[in-house]
Amino acid sequence: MDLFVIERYNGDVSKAEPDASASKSSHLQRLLSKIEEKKRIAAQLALEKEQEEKKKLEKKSLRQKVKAAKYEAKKNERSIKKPEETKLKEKKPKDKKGAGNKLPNSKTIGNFTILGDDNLGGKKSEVEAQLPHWLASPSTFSVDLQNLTVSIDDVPQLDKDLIEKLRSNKVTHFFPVQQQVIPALLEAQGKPLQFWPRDVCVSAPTGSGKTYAFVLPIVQALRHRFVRHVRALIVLPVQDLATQVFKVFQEFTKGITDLKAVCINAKESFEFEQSLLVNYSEANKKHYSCADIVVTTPGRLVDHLKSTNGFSLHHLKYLVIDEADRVLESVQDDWLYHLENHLHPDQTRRVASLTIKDTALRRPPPQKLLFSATLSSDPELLKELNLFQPRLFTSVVVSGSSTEQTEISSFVGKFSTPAEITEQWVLCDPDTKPLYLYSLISEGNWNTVIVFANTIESVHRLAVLMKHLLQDTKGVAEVSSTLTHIEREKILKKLVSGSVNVLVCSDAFSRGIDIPNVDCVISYDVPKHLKTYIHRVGRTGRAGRKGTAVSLLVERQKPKFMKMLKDAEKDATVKEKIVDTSSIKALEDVYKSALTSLKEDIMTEQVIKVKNIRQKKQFKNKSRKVRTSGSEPLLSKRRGVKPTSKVTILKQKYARKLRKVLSK
Ligand SMILES: Nc1ncnc2c1ncn2[C@@H]1O[C@H](COP(=O)(O)OP(=O)(O)OP(=O)(O)O)[C@@H](O)[C@H]1O
Repeated sequence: MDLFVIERYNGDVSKAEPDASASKSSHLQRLLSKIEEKKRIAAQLALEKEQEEKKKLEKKSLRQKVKAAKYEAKKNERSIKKPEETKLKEKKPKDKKGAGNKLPNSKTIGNFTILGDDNLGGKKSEVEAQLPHWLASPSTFSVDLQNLTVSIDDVPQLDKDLIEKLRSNKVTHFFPVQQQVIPALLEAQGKPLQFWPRDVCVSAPTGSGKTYAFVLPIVQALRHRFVRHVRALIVLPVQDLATQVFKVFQEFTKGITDLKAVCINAKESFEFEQSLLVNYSEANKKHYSCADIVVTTPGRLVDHLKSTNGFSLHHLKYLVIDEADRVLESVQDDWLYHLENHLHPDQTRRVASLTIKDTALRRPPPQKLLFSATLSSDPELLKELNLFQPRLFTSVVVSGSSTEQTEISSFVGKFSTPAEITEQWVLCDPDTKPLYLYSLISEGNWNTVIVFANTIESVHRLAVLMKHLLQDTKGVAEVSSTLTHIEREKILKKLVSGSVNVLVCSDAFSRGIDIPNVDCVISYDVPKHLKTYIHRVGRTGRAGRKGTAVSLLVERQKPKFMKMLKDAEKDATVKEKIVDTSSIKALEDVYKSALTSLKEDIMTEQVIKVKNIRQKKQFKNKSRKVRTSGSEPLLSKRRGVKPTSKVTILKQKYARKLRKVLSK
């Protein structure tokens, strides 16, 4: 418009000649500034438009993210409803006040919005496990073994002779775990075939009577069978536990039922065990089962599944896994895989029938019963067992004040010890630690004490040292896996009878072993895991009796031990026991002389060991020579003298040499 005006008023400019050039330049200035102004406005508009575009894009991507998150949440919700599955869910950050439409954790610098959290090194949000419904909502029972309410006569499903047997074993009332589990198992087996029994997992403290909780219903349910087949299989982690449980089965079957229980744990030869399991009838050309109940260990079970002709588990009604968490950890010969393959050779596994006809044709699968004081709640591990609509019985109760989410996760891994046990810890000086043990044992008013050390070597050294220190007052013995099963049994019998008062052992004996009269358990070496601690401590305070458990620590072990107790929510109940250091100082001379004796003993043992190896080598060489010549037996035959066996000759020679070494 201005430009147009300039051309139209040319004539006026000539009239006012002197100001013409000045007004022209000022006009030009105005024009130029207007142009600048317009440019600035245009640039601002473009910038605003660009920002608007950007915001639109951000909003769009945010909408997409929210949509994706909603979809994920729905997916998680659906999968949580399915049993035996775990999902990990991150805790939602708390909604900050006044956050409005702003994204959580977003930051604005100028016109830019930084999305997400840039604090990579900061505290990570807590992750909580979400358990399947059956694990999250167990049937709980009390741990009180003092005020028992259910008499043995109050369970009508049990036959009179079984009740009489219980009474003869000084059992008058059922413990809480038995009160719950025995009727549940008997009820499940009483249903028609179409109703497959639900599998059962039981987590109850040590010494709370879990063994009777499966022995009694199994014997009751099987005692009226007609044809003998293996109908109950009990798997335990180690030989000694298998023997112990087998003895309980024998107690309740022998003399009062026709049932036959056998123990297959490599204590006897393989051939003998085969004869206990099956019998071959030449007349019928058929194998017959000789056992109704088989108590075994994972490795030995696989051996028989592979090599014993006619050993069949196709009529199995019960599969019990005692100390289940330990047995499941055992990868021994992949026992679970072999067992599953044997039980379901057609790979059908445990899938429920779809039609009535199908149901009638199929035999119900064995009911799986898992027992432990530290039962794994890891659904991944339990899934391997292919459990059928499992049900959990546990004594671990969570306080009612917690939210549903905390309840679900906090029952996991929280193992309890019997209330009758007084738990303590002692801080020791590492140089004189054995003296603390000596002082505890000699001053404590205990008749039977079990001492746990972490390795076989330290078990042996500690046992020898304690023998020297306690020689006049207490009988000391050691057990470890280096001894044979029979030797171990003998020592355990001595402990029960009272001729041995202090037993030093490794963790091979921390689980399941039931010695009723143990007054105190001492962990000379700190247990590495919470589960080990729970099982060690559980060797005392069994069946409602009182007990003491002491853990010896050196300063550097204290934080880890305390954390372990805190994880188990036991930090408030396990108290420090102060040992008088002046009494320890007074014992130092006795300790020094005991240490010298220990050194001598270990040296002698080394010498004997070396001699033993040499003897064995010589024996091998000689027997090779004798086999090739064969003169000695022939000569004696001719003379009519019974030949002395080569083993006897060598034994005599070895005994002579041993006597010489010992006399030195
Ligand atoms: N109802 C009862 N009354 C009295 N004593 C009982 C009763 N039930 C079991 N016992 C005794 O309690 C002791 C411990 O039982 P058991 O060995 O079954 O415990 P557990 O729960 O299996 O322990 P762990 O987890 O250490 O193996 C046994 O000596 C057993 O005879």
